[in-house]
Order: sequence, then C-alpha cells, then structure tokens
Amino acid sequence: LNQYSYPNARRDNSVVDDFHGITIPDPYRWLENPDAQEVKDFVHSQLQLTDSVLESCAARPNLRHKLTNLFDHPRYTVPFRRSHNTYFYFHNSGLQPHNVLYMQNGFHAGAQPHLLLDPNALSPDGSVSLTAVSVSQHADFLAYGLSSSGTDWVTINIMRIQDKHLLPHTLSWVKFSSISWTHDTKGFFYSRYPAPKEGQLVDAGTETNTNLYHELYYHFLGTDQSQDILCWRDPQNPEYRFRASVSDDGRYIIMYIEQGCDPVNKLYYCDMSELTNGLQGFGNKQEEEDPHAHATMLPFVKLVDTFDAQFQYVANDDTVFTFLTNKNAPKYKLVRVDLKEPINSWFDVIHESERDVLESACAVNGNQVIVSYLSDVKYVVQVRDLETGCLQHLLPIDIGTVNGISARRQDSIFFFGFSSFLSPGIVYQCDLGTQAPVIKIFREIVVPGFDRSQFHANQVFVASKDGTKIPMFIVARKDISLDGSHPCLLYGYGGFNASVTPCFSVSRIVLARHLGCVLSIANIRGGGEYGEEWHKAGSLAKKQNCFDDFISAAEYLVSVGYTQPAKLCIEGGSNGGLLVAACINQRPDLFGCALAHVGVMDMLRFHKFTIGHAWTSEFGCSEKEEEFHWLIKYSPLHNVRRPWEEFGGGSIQYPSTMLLTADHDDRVVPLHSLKLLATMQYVLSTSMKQSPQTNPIIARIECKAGHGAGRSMQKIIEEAADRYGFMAKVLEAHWIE
Ligand SMILES: O=C(NCC(=O)N1CCC[C@H]1C(=O)O)OCc1ccccc1
Repeated sequence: LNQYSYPNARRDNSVVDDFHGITIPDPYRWLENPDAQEVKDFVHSQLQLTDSVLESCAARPNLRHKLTNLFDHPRYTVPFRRSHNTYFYFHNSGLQPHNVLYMQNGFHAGAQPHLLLDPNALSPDGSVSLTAVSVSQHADFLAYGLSSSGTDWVTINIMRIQDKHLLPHTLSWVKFSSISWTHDTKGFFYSRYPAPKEGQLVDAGTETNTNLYHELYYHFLGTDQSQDILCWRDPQNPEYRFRASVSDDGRYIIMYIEQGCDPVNKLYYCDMSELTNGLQGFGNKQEEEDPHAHATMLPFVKLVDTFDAQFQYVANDDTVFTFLTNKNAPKYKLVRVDLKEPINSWFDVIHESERDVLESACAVNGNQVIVSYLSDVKYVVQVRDLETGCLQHLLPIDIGTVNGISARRQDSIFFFGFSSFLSPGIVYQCDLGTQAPVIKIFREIVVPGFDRSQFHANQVFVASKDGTKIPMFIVARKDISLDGSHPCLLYGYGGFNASVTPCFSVSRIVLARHLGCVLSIANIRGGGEYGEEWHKAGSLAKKQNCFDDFISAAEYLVSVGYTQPAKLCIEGGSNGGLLVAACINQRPDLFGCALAHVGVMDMLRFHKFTIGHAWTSEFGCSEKEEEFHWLIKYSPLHNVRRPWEEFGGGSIQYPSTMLLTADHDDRVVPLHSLKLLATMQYVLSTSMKQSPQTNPIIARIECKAGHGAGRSMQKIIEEAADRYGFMAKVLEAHWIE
C-alpha cells in the first residue's frame, strides 16, 4: 500500500477474534494500552501531523480572537438556598478558567457576595475542576468534589463555611457519586469504587480498567475515610451503581440502584429514625465485630426491587411518598405511595401526558409542585397542586430550555434558568407567595457584540427513511438565500434518553456571524425528546434509526438549499461521536467535514473498559450472538471502506475528518478514537484524493483533559478554534469581518 504520509502504525495481523463463529481481525489492538511506549509514539506522530494541518487553517487565529471576545462576559448560575436565607451560586467574570462559588445572605440591597471557593486557585493550569458541591442543612459545611485532568475519579474535600477552614480529611476513589448530608450535619452519604491495587494506578483517569463493585458509604465529619461506614454494596451484582439522597424531612435515606444506563432503577429506603443509635451507633457496632466478617449494612427496605421503571423522589409527608416515574408511562407521570402499604397504595397524582414528556417535578411553597414538560423539544413550566396534581399556573416561557429549577418545599420563592439559541441566559425569580406567581428577571447574561436581530431560529420536521418525523432546529442569519452555498454545521447525539434542547452557544454564534454558517440540531431517535419510546426506537436492534434520521436531516439541509455536501459538516460527541463516524462510513458522499468527539468507535469491545459495561443497555453486547450481529453492521471501527472501490463509488471519498479525544478520558477511553484513526488512515490512504493534503483524517488528542466535563475556558476556546478552523478550511468558508 502506498501510504500518503500518514504516520506508520503497525498492523498486528495475529490478533483475530472469534465472535460466534465469525473471525474479526483487530490489527490495532496494541493501541489499547495507553502506557505502551509504542502508543505514546503513535500519539506523538499523530499530533505532529495534526499540528501541521491546523497551521494551515487560516481562520483559526480569527476564531480564537472572536471566541475569546464573545466568551468574555459575566455569567451566573441559578442560585440555591440553604438555612434560612443563605444563597449559593457560581459566577464567572468572563474568561476565568472555571466558575467561582459565591454565597450571600439574601439579595436585599446591601447584601454582599462572599467568595466561598475558587477552583482557579487549585491549579495553575486549570486542570483541577469542581465536579460537585453539597452544602449542609444549615449552611455550616461545604462538601465538594474535585477532579484532576477531567477524569471521572473524584476526591471529596470538606470546608467549614464560616471561616473557610478546610478539614484535614479527604475522601478518595469516589466516582459516579452524589453527596448527601444528614440533617444533623454529622456527615454525608457518597459512593465509591474499591481502591485500585497498589501500583496498579499511576495517573487516575488514564487507566482502562473496568469499574465494578460500587459501594455506598457514610462519612462522619472530622474522621478519616477508613472510619466511614459501609451502607450498601452487592458483590453478587458487580455492575450495580448506588446513589443515596436524604429526604426533605431528614428522616429517610433513599437509595437508587442502577445497572445500565436505561431510565430504570431499584429504589430502597431506610428510616433512620428506626436506627437505635442512629448512624453513629451503627458505625461502632461494625468495629466491635470481626473486621473480616461480611460488613453489616444499613437495614434498607426494598420498595422497588426490579429494573422495570425509573423512580425519582419528589417529596414525602411522613410515610407518604411522591415519585416521578415512567412506570407504564413512557412520557412519565407523578405517583404516590404510602410506605405502610407498599404494594397496593400506588396511585397517579399527575397522569401521563398524551404528547409531552414530564421532565422534572420540584416541591415548593408547602403544597405546590413546579413541573416542566418537553413539548416538541420546547419547555413548558407549570405550577400545580402537590396534593391533587391540579394545574394552577402556566409560566410564560419562550422557545428554549429551562436548565435548572432551584426550589425548596419550605420556600415560596424559587429560581429557574432559561437559555435558547438566541438568548444567552436568564435567571428568573418566581414568587408564589401571592395569588398569581410573580416572575421577574433576577440575572440576565448579556453577550456584548451579539446582535440577535441578525439571526432567526426555527424548527422543522424532517421525514426519516421510515417516515418518522424528526424535529430539527435551524439557526441562520436572517439575510441568507437558499442557494446551497452556505457552510452548514449539523449536530446530533441520539442516545441514552438525552434530549438536545435549544441552548445558547458562543462558538455557534461566532460561526454564524463570521463564517456565514447555518447551524442545525437534529433531535434524532435514541434521545429523550418524546420519552422512552423515542429512546428505545434508537437503541439496541434499532440503533440504525439514529443514523437514518441524521442522514435524512443532512439530506433535508441540502435539498432545501441551505447547503451542499461539500459544505456540510457533521459534529457529535461520545455517543454522538459514534453517530458521526457511523454516518461517514455509510454516506461518505454526503459530507464535506466530520468532527467526532470522544466517540465510541469499537462496538465489539466497548463494554470491556471503565464504565462501558453500563452501555450494553443501549447498544447490546458482542458477547451475545444476536447482539453481535446488530453491532458489527454499524461499528465504526469495522465498517471503514474505500468508497471509490464500491459499486458506483466513482470519485466518492470520505469527508475530511477530525477525531477528538483526551488522555484522561475514562468515560470513553481514547483507544476508540486511536484505533479508528489508524484504520481510516490505513484504508483510505491508497487514494491520491484522500491524502493529508486534500481531505485529511486527523486526531486532536488533548493532554491533561478528559471526556469533556471540567475543561477550563482556555481549553474550550483552544479546542473550538482548532476544530472549527479545520472545518472552515475544509468547507472553504470565508471569514466575514
Ligand atoms: O456512562 C455513563 N453515561 C453514559 C455515557 O457517558 N456515555 C454513553 C455512551 C458514551 C458516553 C456518552 O455518550 O457520553 O455515565 C456513568 C455514570 C455517570 C454518573 C452517574 C452514574 C453513572
């Protein structure tokens, strides 16, 4: 094979797997070991190629400059309230690497914000990020999670709020955990995995070991982690994950048990008022016992012991509990049960809606509940009676996303965040104390230099291959003509019941304003836009629907004249990275550019690494014969072909492609992208047309970064400038001053 100056990557043809009688070669298996010198050399040589390609992207410096300008505006998050009148919220003055946590006692005139925790002081390069904050009941203590280099591994720290004194003890090997205080402020519940064997782990987040044997612990304030009590684990089910939260009255521990990633969970509870000496006494009992004996655990009651549906705590009055659930309700509903009658006292408080998805429910103002619905991918917010579920008020919301309702049952005032394609962000305050709710703008994010009157955002419904109507948002400058001349960026995700709803994106606005880019988001199947049926219609044996939907969305944008294949870029991350890679394999002719972030690319082996086993609920698993046959048909790694050799392939070639990953991504380990990169460069580089000079296949591999969460502003800007500079060059998009 005459390789066109792509870095050489050894092909080990001795690695062949047998899947149910079918042999599948895996010549780049050696790329799965991040610590091997050969892999480090491969990454290094790829980065040199990528840097040389990016050097030639003329728009990159302009993008970096404009992105920096547009990001440089003050922004706030929705505040949350503790104790009587103490509020906590995050603020960023504009270009601070990470948001800063503030507190203040009320918002009356003269109330001063106090800086509580500045993550930017924790690392000079912004590589340490805040993953979670949890303030105790009376605002005495702050427990917070820190992550280094974007890994899912968290270290919990504790601060005494009044003097910002850091307690000496920290908690390690925390992952996939909430932090939930008991109301006596003696400590909190959290989840962790067993510590890796000595020497097995040098740089947390770069390992690919599978995450099994999750455990729920309770940490006593002021003690060492070794004194924490084990509350629950299930060695018979190593894939289970446990998460605990304390009920609003402080009496119950509610424990959610999850196995895969479907919206289903078991739900156990423990009435702490029945623990003779509370948790404290419980801990001591364990010490007396033989430490090697099977650790005695909290006496949880199994309210729901199947994975048939999701149950999410909303409120309780003594033993009467209200849950948000999808039990026999794929668009969700509110139900109530009396723990004294756990079998037959269930009844509906808010019935499932015919069309809209009940997304959230928050108890407020004693006997009211704020509910948010997703209606054709737009939010509806209502105030209802918590007791009866009756509708009381409809809050006026523009087309957009309600991204964070902050309420407590004991408060009549609550806050919620709103954002949309053309609305950078508003925090509303709503007061239910009066008869009709009084809503006012509490904070408004203003982006200097952004003139929303230049753009319009609309929603269309595109028929997919099987006729299913797929919603799609399109944002473009008002003055464009549908002559197919515009660069276009199409974004999708399509999985895990996750909905992609209208939100403000600085980078998208820069692309529309300075590259004349049309921006579109396709709400393809697999997401949660129309509830659990929509999710299931894009998973397991039906995963191909996601790709069909995305391809139909792309064909729509071309057919109505927004763009043309050579000017069309598709982008997606993680499960969305899989989407992008599968679509360019299936329709290389339809796209000019592809940006796949931290994609799941090896569908035969994903379940072997870190938390990948949890995704078999969505993808299936190659260890099962029927499911292997689903996966092998679209697995990006296994479906790279030379279009020009296919029947009628003629001059068809792959779009220029950038695979993005990072060395501490332990959600989707980098091996997925590295193996696909090597495969595409090998298979596609026999053609003059597909060389690095014409439409390259390259990788952007970030160091000291992870799956995406926790990236500093600077890393966000740098990456956006790189990938969109690459896109602009490939699509031959012209810079508009
Ligand atoms: O694996 C996932 N979620 C699915 C996920 O991250 N996926 C699923 C496919 C690839 C990748 C993505 O799309 O982001 O989350 C693990 C988790 C996090 C927090 C609490 C419990 C469990």
